[in-house]
Amino acid sequence: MDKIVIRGGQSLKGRLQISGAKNAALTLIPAALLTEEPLTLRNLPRLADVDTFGHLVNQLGTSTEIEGKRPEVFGRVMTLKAGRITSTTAPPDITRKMRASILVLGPLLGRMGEAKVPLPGGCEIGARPIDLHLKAMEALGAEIDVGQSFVTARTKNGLKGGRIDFPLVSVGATENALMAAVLAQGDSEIVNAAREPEIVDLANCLIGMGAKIEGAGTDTIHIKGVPTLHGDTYRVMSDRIEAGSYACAAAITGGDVELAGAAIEDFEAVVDKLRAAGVTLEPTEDGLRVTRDGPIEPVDITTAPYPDFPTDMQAQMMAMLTLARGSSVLTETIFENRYMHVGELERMGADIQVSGRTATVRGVSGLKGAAVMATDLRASMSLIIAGLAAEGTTEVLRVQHLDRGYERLEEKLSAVGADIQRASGD
Ligand SMILES: CC(=O)N[C@H]1[C@@H](OP(=O)(O)OP(=O)(O)OC[C@H]2O[C@@H](n3ccc(=O)[nH]c3=O)[C@H](O)[C@@H]2O)O[C@H](CO)[C@@H](O)[C@@H]1O
Ligand SMILES: C=C(OP(=O)(O)O)C(=O)O
Repeated sequence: MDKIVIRGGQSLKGRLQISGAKNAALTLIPAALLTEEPLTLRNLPRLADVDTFGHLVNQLGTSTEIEGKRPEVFGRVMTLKAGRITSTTAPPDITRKMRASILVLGPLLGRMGEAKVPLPGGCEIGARPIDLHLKAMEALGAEIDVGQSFVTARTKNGLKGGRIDFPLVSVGATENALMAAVLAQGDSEIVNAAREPEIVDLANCLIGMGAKIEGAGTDTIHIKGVPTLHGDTYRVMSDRIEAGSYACAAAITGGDVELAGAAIEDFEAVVDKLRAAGVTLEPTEDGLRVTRDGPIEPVDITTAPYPDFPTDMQAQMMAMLTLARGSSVLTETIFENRYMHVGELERMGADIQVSGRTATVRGVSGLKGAAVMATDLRASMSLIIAGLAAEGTTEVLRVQHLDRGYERLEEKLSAVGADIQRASGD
């Protein structure tokens, strides 16, 4: 299996293109199941997860055509056409690769009135149950049967509009509820909805396909069901987590990088914490310029649903704060096991103490390269960030995690001066 090898110490300088958002792509692809007409998605990131989701919808009868295979261009255009759904059962060999595959549940139920989806199980960062997804489908009239390995959902005569009141904020359950409700008969209301920009992106795409939705981006979403949706062309939003990750990379190396295509308004909580840490971020015509001249200042961070600080940026900020001049306290409130990077950062010389949901990061004067390995996507990125600033060589093993969520990471970082390459390894 490949690994990433970094010789640290280079200050990053130049322009780095931000790709389309993984987490938006993973809800826009299943949205194509809602219509028999083609949905064309532009600015789709080239990622393993996007390919996996493409294969999943292929198995359900959706054709996928890709334009823009030119390797020098980031992103691509994919046209998905679910002319006829040939199966309402999602195959476990594909769904087990990706938790987001639960997002076929709402569209299949909405369009076909039935769906059989494998139970996704937990993953490295937490148990991640799907009870809220199922409750949302029940609120729209579905009958749910949870078996040993599959969830079967059925309706008598299609979904009916209803009130979905979430006891806690879930991005995925909000997306499933929204995709199910757009084709339900009558009006629906989603209360305590997630407000993430990816929810707004999904709603905008669905509206372009003829859905009637109001309030996406607030905690209450109103949907008027329509009998059918039509095709459209939609541009996937820019990846706020990728942008935040590269901002941390630029900052830890004392660099000067323009993040082209970054949408500063989508990650203000991250921008605020970076500024508090002594990083300068200035909007440019085309994105955001990130520089750091002075020391990294310690900051305290608590993760929470949008618009607060995203859990998907906790590991990368922690990596940067290992070199702060003082102690930072990080509190993870979304996932119960999201400190998998701590032990690996410590191998590189970081000083971090975890107690329950809280990690205290005492800044050190330098990091040292090491062979490290992470078991999830953002943890892996935190090791890349640490490796860029470390003295000597860092090898990040298990590169498949990075390939899930960072489009051609080593190319992007080399282009701004990092000494980084992919090599074959164990
Ligand atoms: C593909 C995608 O968009 N993934 C993102 C999405 O994941 P995902 O949609 O899985 O995350 P959720 O917002 O659903 O999870 C938030 C919390 O709710 C819990 N929960 C969730 C559903 C449920 O039915 N029951 C339940 O208890 C989860 O275990 C977690 O503790 O939002 C997370 C939180 O911002 C991000 O870290 C992920 O990158
Ligand atoms: C946790 C993440 O993704 P997923 O929900 O796809 O596992 C992530 O993007 O950091």
